[in-house]
Amino acid sequence: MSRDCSSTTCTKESCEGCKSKEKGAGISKEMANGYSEIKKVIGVVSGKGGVGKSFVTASLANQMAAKGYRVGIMDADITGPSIPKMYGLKGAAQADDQGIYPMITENDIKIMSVNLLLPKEDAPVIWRGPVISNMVKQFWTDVIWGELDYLFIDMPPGTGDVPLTVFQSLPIEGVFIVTSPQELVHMIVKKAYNMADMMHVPVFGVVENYSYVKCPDCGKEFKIFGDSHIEEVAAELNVPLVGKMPIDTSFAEAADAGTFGQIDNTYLKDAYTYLPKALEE
Ligand SMILES: Nc1ncnc2c1ncn2[C@@H]1O[C@H](COP(=O)(O)OP(=O)(O)OP(=O)(O)O)[C@@H](O)[C@H]1O
Repeated sequence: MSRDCSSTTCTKESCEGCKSKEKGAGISKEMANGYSEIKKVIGVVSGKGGVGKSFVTASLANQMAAKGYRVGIMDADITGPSIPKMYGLKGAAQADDQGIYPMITENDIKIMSVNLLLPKEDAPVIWRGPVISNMVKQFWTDVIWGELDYLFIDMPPGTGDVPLTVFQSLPIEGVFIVTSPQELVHMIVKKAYNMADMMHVPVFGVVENYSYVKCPDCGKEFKIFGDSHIEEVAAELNVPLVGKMPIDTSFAEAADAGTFGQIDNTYLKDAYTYLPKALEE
C-alpha cells in the first residue's frame, strides 16, 4: 500500500498524524478502513426523490469500470437502497475483524449497501437520522474497499443528514446533481447546488433525466414532463450540462432484472470527461 498522504488516500495505517486529517474548516475527515485506498470519491445528489440518482450513479460506475478503472459504489440511500437490486446482488455481505467486505457485480464493481447487511432485502430500515448517518460513516471506516480509482456515493434525495455527513466527513471531490424537467427544477437544483457550495464541494455538472420519451414506432419524442429549463439553470449556476436522458424502458427493465451491469448508458457518454483524473497521465 502506498504511503502517499493526501486527503483522499489517507488510511488508518498510512496517515497516522497526517496534516490532511486536520483540514476541512476545523472538521476532521473520517479515516478510511486500513485496507482501503481510494483515489477519488464522487457524490451523486438530487434535490428531490425518484429522479434517477441511482440510475445515474450506476451508469457512471459502469462507464468507468468499462474503461478499466477500479470502481466502487457506496449506497448511502440507507432507507431506500436500490443499488444491489439493480446489479442482482443479495446479502449477506461477509465480515471479519478487519472489516466488512463489499460484494462484487458481474462487471467488477464493489458495492456496499445496507441491503447487503439486512437479514431480508424487504426488511425496512426504521432508524433516526444520527443512526443513519453513522451507518454511512461506517461504510467508509469499516468497509474493506481495497484499491479503488473511483468510489461513487449514491446519496438519499434532498439536503438532509446523509449529504451533510458525507460532505463533512468523507474526502469528497465533488458531486453530480440529477434532476427532472419540471417547473420546480430551478429551485430544487439550486438547493442542491447551494448546499454543495456552502460545504465547499465542487459541482461537476447536472444531469437531466426523463427529458423525453421516444415513440418506438414513429421515433417522435414526447416531452411528458414539459419543456426543459436545464440549459438555463446550468448556465445560471455556471456548471456543465452533462447529459439529458430519455425514459428508456430497456434501462428500467435491466434495473428490475438485476442486469444493470450490462448497461452502457450512451446518453451520458461524455460524463467521464467531467471527473477528476484518478491516474497520473
Ligand atoms: N431514464 C430512465 N428510463 C427508464 N427508467 C428510469 C430512468 N431513470 C430512472 N428510471 C427508473 O425509475 C426508478 C427510479 O429511479 P432511481 O431509483 O434511479 O431514482 P432515485 O432518484 O435514485 O430514487 P430515490 O429518490 O428513491 O433515491 C427506477 O425504477 C429506475 O429504474
